[in-house]
Amino acid sequence: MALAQVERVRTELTALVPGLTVEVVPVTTSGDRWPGALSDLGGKGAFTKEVDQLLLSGEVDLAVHCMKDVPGDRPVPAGTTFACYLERDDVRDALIHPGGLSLDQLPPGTRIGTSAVRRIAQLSRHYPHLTTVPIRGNANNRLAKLEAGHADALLLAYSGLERIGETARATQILDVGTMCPPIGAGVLGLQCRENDADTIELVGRLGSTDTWRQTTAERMLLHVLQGHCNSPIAGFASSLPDGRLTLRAMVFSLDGKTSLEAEETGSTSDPVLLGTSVAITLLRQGARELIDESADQH
Ligand SMILES: NCc1[nH]cc(CCC(=O)O)c1CC(=O)O
Repeated sequence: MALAQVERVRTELTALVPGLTVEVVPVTTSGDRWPGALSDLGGKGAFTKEVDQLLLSGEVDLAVHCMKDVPGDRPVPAGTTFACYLERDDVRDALIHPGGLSLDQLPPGTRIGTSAVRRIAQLSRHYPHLTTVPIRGNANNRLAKLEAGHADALLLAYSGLERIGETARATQILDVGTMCPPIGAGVLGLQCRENDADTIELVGRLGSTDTWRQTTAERMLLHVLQGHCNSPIAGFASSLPDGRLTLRAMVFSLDGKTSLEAEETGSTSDPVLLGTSVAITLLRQGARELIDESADQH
């Protein structure tokens, strides 16, 4: 998936500047290597730490990140900045069931492979008769584990399936009412060194203004909520035809029995205010307690 993402950036960059040479430097992060629960890795940034180092040391000039994996509760690493966010891909999750069934059709006890508390909580909320089994690894590995019988079905980001050319495996695309997406779903961010004005200017031209606004609102929400590693927080912003921005967000208990929800619409020009406002509405409803409880249990 990561290599497909980098290829997209290379294609878009060379379309902009014909003849530009782009050298790809693959990096394996601790999040990729670690087979267990991400919360046991002791902190956030499991998919970004090693890449930040290469960027800061000058070994690479540009990093491509899934914004979903970039910690949102603190500023981006000192000395780096996101030059832009690319046009957003699909934000929804997909079900992959080898028998071709949808969630509504799955028999009680069906084991869904996922380690994400956001997915576990929402599945328990809407489909309490289904069970989940932990599964980690990149999307290709998870599909292999499904085939090997580690789970009966999988939940994966549809955009991830698109990037690895496996959309044919999806048996259902879940609407955002059933499975609220994570902050930054389907968004690729281009990270540069803060003092590298030339690269920032060049790659910044690949950015989408709508994605910038949406992602800024979503990440501000996460920042104000101060989630823990893998907190059961979901939310996504969408741009309305009149240009305004809507942000809908949810916080769950791990068992999905308690859920808080807020949705607000704000002016296009102030996504930070919208993210903050929705976060405060959730905090007033008790989001702090839910987030902290989940961290203790996890
Ligand atoms: N944590 C892994 C990860 N990081 C980003 C995506 C999906 C693509 C995206 O939303 O950008 C995935 C896989 C998944 O959740 O199925």
